[in-house]
Amino acid sequence: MSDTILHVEQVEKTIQGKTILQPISFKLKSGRALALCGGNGAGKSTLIRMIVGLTQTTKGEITLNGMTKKSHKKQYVKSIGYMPDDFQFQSAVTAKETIKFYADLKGVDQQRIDAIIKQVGLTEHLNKSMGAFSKGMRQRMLLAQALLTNPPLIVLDEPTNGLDPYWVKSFGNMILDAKKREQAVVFSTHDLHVAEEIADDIIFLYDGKVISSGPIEKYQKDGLYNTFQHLVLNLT
Ligand SMILES: Nc1ncnc2c1ncn2[C@@H]1O[C@H](COP(=O)(O)OP(=O)(O)OP(=O)(O)O)[C@@H](O)[C@H]1O
Repeated sequence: MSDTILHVEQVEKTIQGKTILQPISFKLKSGRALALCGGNGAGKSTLIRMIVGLTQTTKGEITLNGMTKKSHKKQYVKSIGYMPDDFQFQSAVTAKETIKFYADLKGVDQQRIDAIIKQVGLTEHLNKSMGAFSKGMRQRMLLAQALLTNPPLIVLDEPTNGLDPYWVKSFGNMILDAKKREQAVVFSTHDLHVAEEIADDIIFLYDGKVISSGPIEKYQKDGLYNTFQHLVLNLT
């Protein structure tokens, strides 16, 4: 049985007196993927940004392998591969320079760069400037930098946003491989088919609240789409 890698304990976020995220708690084990599902403004990115340490929690604690961002800043950050939502690359910089920048930051060699770039299908595009990349290509570059070091925790904010069906499938396979390597994954998504394919645990958020959560098996009978529709209909 794998060990818990990520522990989110009574975490809450308030901004300017408004509660963005009500207390949430969960544990995630190595080799498992957790999907954060829910509508626009539900609080998924807010939770993700707290997990990766970009935003502070208002209350509660997040531990990664027993470390908090505060107690072990460098090691905590190094243990996470993070793919943000809506990232603006330097448009004049080439793809080659971009991935090299991340690789140097993370101490990764050329062989690993070549392998990950091949996996995300960008080998032929390395001499293009990032400004000439399509949305899907930018997403694949973001995914590449997040997976560069095989970190114990991968955190992805809307990873399949803008990917064509071929790359959605490839993305799914990359995450399934990461799970086999005992990496843990947290991702937010509006694509509930993707969640059904790769997630082991589900959290549905609505308006800053957890409205349902559990292992994927809990939702097998109705499917995630029907479950989400029913949950929202019962709330509105
Ligand atoms: N810096 C901020 N200041 C004020 N409100 C914020 C801030 N960041 C997020 N919010 C609010 O918090 C709520 C949750 O936003 P969040 O981005 O976490 O949602 P989300 O579930 O990721 O949504 P989406 O699916 O649309 O990306 C929204 O109502 C948003 O307006």
